[in-house]
Amino acid sequence: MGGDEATISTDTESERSGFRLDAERNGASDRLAAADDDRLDSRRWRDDASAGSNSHRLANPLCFSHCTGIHTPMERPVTEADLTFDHVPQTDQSFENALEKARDGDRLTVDDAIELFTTGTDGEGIDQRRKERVLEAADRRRAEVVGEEVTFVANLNNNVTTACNVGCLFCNFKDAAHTFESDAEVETAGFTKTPDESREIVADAVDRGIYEVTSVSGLHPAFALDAEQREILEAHPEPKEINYKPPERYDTSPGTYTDQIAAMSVDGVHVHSMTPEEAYHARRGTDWSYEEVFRRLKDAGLDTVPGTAAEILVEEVRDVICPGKIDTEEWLEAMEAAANVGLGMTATIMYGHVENEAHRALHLKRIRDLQDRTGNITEFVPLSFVHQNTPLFEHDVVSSGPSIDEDELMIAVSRLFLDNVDHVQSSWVKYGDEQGLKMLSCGADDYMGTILSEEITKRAGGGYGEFRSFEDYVEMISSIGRVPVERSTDYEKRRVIDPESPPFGPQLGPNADGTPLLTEDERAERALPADD
Ligand SMILES: C[S@@+](CC[C@H](N)C(=O)[O-])C[C@H]1O[C@@H](n2cnc3c(N)ncnc32)[C@H](O)[C@@H]1O
Ligand SMILES: Nc1c(NC[C@H](O)[C@H](O)[C@H](O)CO)[nH]c(=O)[nH]c1=O
Ligand SMILES: N[C@@H](Cc1ccc(O)cc1)C(=O)O
Ligand code: SF4
Repeated sequence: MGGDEATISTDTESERSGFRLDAERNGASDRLAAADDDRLDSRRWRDDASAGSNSHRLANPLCFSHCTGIHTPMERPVTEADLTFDHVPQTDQSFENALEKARDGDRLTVDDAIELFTTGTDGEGIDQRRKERVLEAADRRRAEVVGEEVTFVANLNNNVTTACNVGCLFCNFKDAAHTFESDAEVETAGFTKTPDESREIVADAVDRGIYEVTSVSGLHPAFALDAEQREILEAHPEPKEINYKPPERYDTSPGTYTDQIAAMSVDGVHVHSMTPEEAYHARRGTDWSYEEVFRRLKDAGLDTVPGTAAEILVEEVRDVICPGKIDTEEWLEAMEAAANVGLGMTATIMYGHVENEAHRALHLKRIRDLQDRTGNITEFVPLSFVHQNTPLFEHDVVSSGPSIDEDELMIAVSRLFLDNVDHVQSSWVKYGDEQGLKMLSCGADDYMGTILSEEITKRAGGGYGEFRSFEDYVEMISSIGRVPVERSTDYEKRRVIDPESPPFGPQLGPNADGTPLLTEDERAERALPADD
């Protein structure tokens, strides 16, 4: 970060103080000053009555290209003060003690984790020899817990819509929701699928043999949980305040969440959808509990919940990178509710932006506590921040994502700290094949899924593609001397694959018959009439 002040806009001093007033009105300055991580107050921008109009954005030079049309108190320069955190990586523990505890399988404290993440707070930077010892301990633990199998799932990503006004500063998946409106002056760069369109895409992938569809989306203002929530939203006196606009305002309506889930439940395929943030959207304007929301979604066909939207579960970091998002308490409340109604779930961390090692350690503690309470988390997925096209990078708040050392230590410390979560995922979308494989010897044992399409990382500037075939998986996993295993989403069904017996295709999905998954190009080629 250069200079005294990293800005996310190029404004004048007077405009800045105008925004400070705005921020003060919303209580943001107090919140920024406080490091009270257990605060229940969430959704800071919902009660900003001036928010949400196009004229507001056009009149305001702070509104850069990512402007969502609804302003958060933090849409003002990010100052050095915002990045001066109360939680810092300092401990009374020593690296050697922490490593010994990890090797012995003792439950680690937050301070232990900080020592491991930093390879010792007694020195600057990463000590390569110490790092290798942490990775080795994690690899050994992985072998004890899950053995030599490397799992992966035959799945499809189907994102329903990119329309979103939450304004997370690490995200370039979103497109400002007003650009989707029928009378918008600009053509939207995003997409919205109707339930019928989702069904068609999923049906095609189910025929190809997938086991699971993962579906995460922007918070489209016209999205409602079901007809009953739609009625409540329609009757609201100030729909803008609760981020609702009727479907008629848009060229394409996403319909309701329950219709989308039901449409995607083709032939009993596993539906992995509805992050805590989306669940928040699905209950806005009502007094329904998260249990009620997840019960309705489960009845519609939801099987498990992706634990994204976690980012970093510490308020002083969320205040900088996603002030419009639900807070830590609410994220935990939604996850517990999903578990209470019997839904399995994953958990994530998105790291390598403004946070430090103390925040990463606190985040792991919150996940481990949640798992102690629920036991429903099947895997932990570290998501390495992809920085290139994001507001955080474009406005000089960060200069890059995490280093490879940080990536490796993230996987390793997750394995060592989360003694109650069996599986740690290495994401080839985030790390690429070579580093993704390396992670399988740093504590990870799951290698994600085939996904067939990818929008979140690609739009953020990632370049590792959108698809891996079973052939790719078998070749990669065998090359490091491990055992390739096709899994179900909950890891209950497993099929060990013999690398000597090609062809390799999915066999666990409802319509899977072992036929290899092909790339789009290969499929297009086969669909063409054969040349004589
Ligand atoms: C794009 S959102 C979609 C679902 C929903 N809107 C939500 O926020 O939960 C899903 C997750 O993608 C991850 N993500 C978004 N942008 C990213 C980036 N630039 N690098 C890494 N992960 C990112 C975040 O962890 C986020 O919670
Ligand atoms: N879908 C993405 C994942 N991971 C999800 C897994 O593929 C799978 O859905 C989960 O293991 C449940 O079975 N990770 C990414 O980094 N990016 C994705 O798009
Ligand atoms: N969609 C998230 C990743 C994700 C989705 C579902 C999961 O269960 C886990 C991770 C991303 O691309 O960053
Ligand atoms: S991370 Fe999710 S909630 Fe935040 S802006 Fe992106 S799509 Fe919207």
